[in-house]
Amino acid sequence: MAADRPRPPADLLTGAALFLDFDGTLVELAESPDAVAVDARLRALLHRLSRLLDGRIAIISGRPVDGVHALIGDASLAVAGSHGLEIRWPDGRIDVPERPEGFSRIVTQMQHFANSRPGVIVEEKPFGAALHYRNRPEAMAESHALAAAIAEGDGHYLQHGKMMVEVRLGGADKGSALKTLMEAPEMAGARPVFIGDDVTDEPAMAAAAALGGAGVLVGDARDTAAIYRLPDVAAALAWLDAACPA
Ligand SMILES: O=P(O)(O)OC[C@H]1O[C@H](O[C@H]2O[C@H](CO)[C@@H](O)[C@H](O)[C@H]2O)[C@H](O)[C@@H](O)[C@@H]1O
Repeated sequence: MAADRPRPPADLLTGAALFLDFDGTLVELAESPDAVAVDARLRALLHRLSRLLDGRIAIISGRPVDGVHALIGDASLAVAGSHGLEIRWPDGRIDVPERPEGFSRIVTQMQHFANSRPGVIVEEKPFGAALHYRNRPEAMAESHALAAAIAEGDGHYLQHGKMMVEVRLGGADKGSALKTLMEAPEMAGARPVFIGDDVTDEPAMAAAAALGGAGVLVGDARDTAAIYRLPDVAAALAWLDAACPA
């Protein structure tokens, strides 16, 4: 059984640069990628956190940068998107890799698979394509097999997630994204704190700890590089809220 982690202390954000996962950390998981909701309270919380931390805040997500900006309704926030492949820096610069040829064909292959399995959703992303089987869990094994075959055949990275599997461009992860964003002048001298729920967040938990900061796991106890734990999205939002009361 995995050792549990304590609650993060109330002053963890003092002198910190804050890195936040999105799905399953700031918003509850929903039945499909388009079904998540960002309410006014969360938008206000992100603004208050940004003020508290003098702009030392970024979201690190598996979603693309544009998608995160559209959901939070603020295109000025620093975001590492597509699992760290895209970086939108605090000063507004954007680094994106070249989109390799062939992803449209992967989407077509996945869509063909999904067409005969109602409930399975294909999510097209700038540097990848994902199969979501949350609404058809019995399609898990076949979805993984298809994604693994495509990733191996095309030399791409196989990304696991919650009730989804993705074929994407490799070369970055959330840990490399955190380290890259810590090089921004705005983050100089700060201690990174990363908060996230998924196994895809583990490289960022480890990177935060390696740079003298800490990871906070959201969810049930498990093997993790996080130093602290909060039980769910509601607890994560309440803890962040308490760190910067309105
Ligand atoms: O790194 P994150 O910000 O946590 O993003 C991870 C993936 O989140 C989305 O998928 C997940 O959330 C969906 C909506 O709640 C849910 O339906 C799905 O089962 C989850 O896997 C998003 O669609 C992906 O692109 C992200 O990679």
